[in-house]
Amino acid sequence: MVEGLVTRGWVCLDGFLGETEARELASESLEAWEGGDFRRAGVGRGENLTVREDIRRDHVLWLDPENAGPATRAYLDRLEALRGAINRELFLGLFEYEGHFAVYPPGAFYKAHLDRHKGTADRVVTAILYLNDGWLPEHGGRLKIWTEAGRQDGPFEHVEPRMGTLVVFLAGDYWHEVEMAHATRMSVTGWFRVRGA
Ligand SMILES: O=C(O)CCC(=O)C(=O)O
Ligand SMILES: [Fe+2]
Repeated sequence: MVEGLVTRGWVCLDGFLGETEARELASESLEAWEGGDFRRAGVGRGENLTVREDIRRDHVLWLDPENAGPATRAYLDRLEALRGAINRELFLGLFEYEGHFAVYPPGAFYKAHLDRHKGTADRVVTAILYLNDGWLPEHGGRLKIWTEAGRQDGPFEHVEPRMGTLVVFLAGDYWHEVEMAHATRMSVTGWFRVRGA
């Protein structure tokens, strides 16, 4: 995985989480979703955070390590190991992870973007884990990622949001979008950050 990041800048790994672990994490997300804990996702941050239905229509719930269920905690532990491995190989100095559950109801999408807020560089690596059992091509909701750093044109690949699949890429370099979902699409999206950049 780390080698893929070094050589290509992005990686997709099927089965990063085993079936059981992934299913448990999906249930924790579903329970929170059904309990009404999610909020409409915004664009920008701080005072500039606004809901923009023309850009993204997902709903999110930020992970809170203090109040997380066991499967969420186990996933956070794995990410912590991944953070260490990336730092050892890439000397990136990633110091923390922030992430959220995301739900894309039918009709939701997220237009092409980079994962970096205007004027900031603190989000260095993006990691997205998909939590959808039995996802079919007709459910849409693919991740489209342009595979040349900095380019929002040219070659791209598609990733189906299947249970346990993890995608990792350099947050400021790879343009990506979520194509419209036609079934409820669940994931955990997060970022490894450096301090104060
Ligand atoms: O869920 C995905 O495939 C991508 C989500 C995304 O790009 C984001 O939340 O920034
Ligand atoms: Fe993104």
